[in-house]
Amino acid sequence: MPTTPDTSKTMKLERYNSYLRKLHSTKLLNASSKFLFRVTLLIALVLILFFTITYPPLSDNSHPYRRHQHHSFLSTSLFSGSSLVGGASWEKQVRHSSTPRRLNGFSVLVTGAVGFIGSHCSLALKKRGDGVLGLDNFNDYYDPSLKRARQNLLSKHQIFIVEGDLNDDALLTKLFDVVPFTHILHLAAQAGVRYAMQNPQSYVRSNIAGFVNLLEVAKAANPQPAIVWASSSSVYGLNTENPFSERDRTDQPASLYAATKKAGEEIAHTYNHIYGLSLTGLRFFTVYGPWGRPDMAYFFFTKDILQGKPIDIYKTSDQKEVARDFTYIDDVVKGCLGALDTAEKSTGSGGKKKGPAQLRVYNLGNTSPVPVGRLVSILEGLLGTKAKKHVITMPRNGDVPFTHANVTLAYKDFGYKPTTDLASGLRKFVKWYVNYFGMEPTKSIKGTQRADGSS
Ligand SMILES: O=C(O)[C@H]1O[C@H](OP(=O)(O)OP(=O)(O)OC[C@H]2O[C@@H](n3ccc(=O)[nH]c3=O)[C@H](O)[C@@H]2O)[C@H](O)[C@@H](O)[C@@H]1O
Repeated sequence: MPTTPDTSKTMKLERYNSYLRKLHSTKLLNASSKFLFRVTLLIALVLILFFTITYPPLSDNSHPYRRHQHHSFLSTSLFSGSSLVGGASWEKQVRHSSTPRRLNGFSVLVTGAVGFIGSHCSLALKKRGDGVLGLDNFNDYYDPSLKRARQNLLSKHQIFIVEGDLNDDALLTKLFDVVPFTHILHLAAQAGVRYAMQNPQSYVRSNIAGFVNLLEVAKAANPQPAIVWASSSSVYGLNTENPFSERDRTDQPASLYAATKKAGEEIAHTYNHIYGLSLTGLRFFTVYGPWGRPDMAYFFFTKDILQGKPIDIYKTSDQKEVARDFTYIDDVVKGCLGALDTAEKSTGSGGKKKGPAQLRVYNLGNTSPVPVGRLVSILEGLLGTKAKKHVITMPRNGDVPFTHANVTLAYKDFGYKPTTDLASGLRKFVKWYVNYFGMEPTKSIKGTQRADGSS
């Protein structure tokens, strides 16, 4: 009988060898995985360090920073402030300022809140119990100290201003993360008709890129806010119909400023159409009053007359007087609030349209144009001083010869009815002016002016 060879020793040996092989390979594996682990850890640490330095977290209070440091090409010239954004106390201020104090009150993000119209609207909204959060970049198009003074006034009424730019999408997104705004009153813009020839890019950055950025954030927000925003009477450009109606043509802008505002109206149409954003554009007609803009004629005429400097009064090339439908700030504020009150909700959410949404455009003017010469006569009377007048032909600078609003539509939809004539409005402006700049009121402008603009 063949004997079965005794394999038990060889098998043991083989098992032992395979055990050694496994042990060896496990050690190798352990060694290599340790190495890999360390390398990965190192890379991760380097990456974390890189991103922490480059993109500090918004909510990290221990890293206060200028909001705009890492942002795009747009940021450099647009940011002027040094807002410290993020952190629990910042969020608390943002929430507190935005919280309405009346039943069914609004929570409104006001852009350009320390601007002329923005500051007046913010106060009016807050006074009636709405929540208001301001956003402003405090740029130096005109003296930022006036903007700081308006900010002080707003802060006395518990309105918090976030210092930042429309083009800062991270900041805007953060604001919408913190507050479910019901409305945006978008008044931030590069204003002024003639300055567009000196600095055209600033108009593109604010009035087009900035507006698109705001709409992008608004469209993605949940809930989407309703938006009321500042267009301009300048969109009527070379329109010859009189008075200007919203149905008139607006495809002949005379300045780049007007062209960017007109572009805004077209962009509004697009965002309404694609995303269901509720959008209302307000065409303001040469708004003036206390806390006004120093770049506007009524303001610098006042300054120049008081300082005995000459002023240029434009006439058209066919020797006609140039006229404007000057509109008093309080009337415009009522129009802005009326537009907000009648704005329907946006229909989309999270960037998706759910149904058709409201799209509106309104004239907000005074309905009675006044020649610039007459404006100067009123100022002379109020200031008790004769102006040194240079009547010259209007340079080709983007100005239009006249403006005149038909406001039937705004009256029909939200009862807009201007009630302040130019003489009464300028009287209030001059009172504010002499008080603000610390001058002695002349006989004709006697009376005191409180800091909030009321007499
Ligand atoms: O309502 C509007 O759409 C626009 O109103 C104003 O623009 P404008 O009407 O040109 O206001 P001012 O710059 O204050 O000029 C008022 C009038 O004074 C005239 N003017 C201006 C400057 C000057 O040295 N002399 C002069 O006669 C202008 O031609 C104009 O008729 C604002 O500056 C714009 O931001 C706004 O969009």
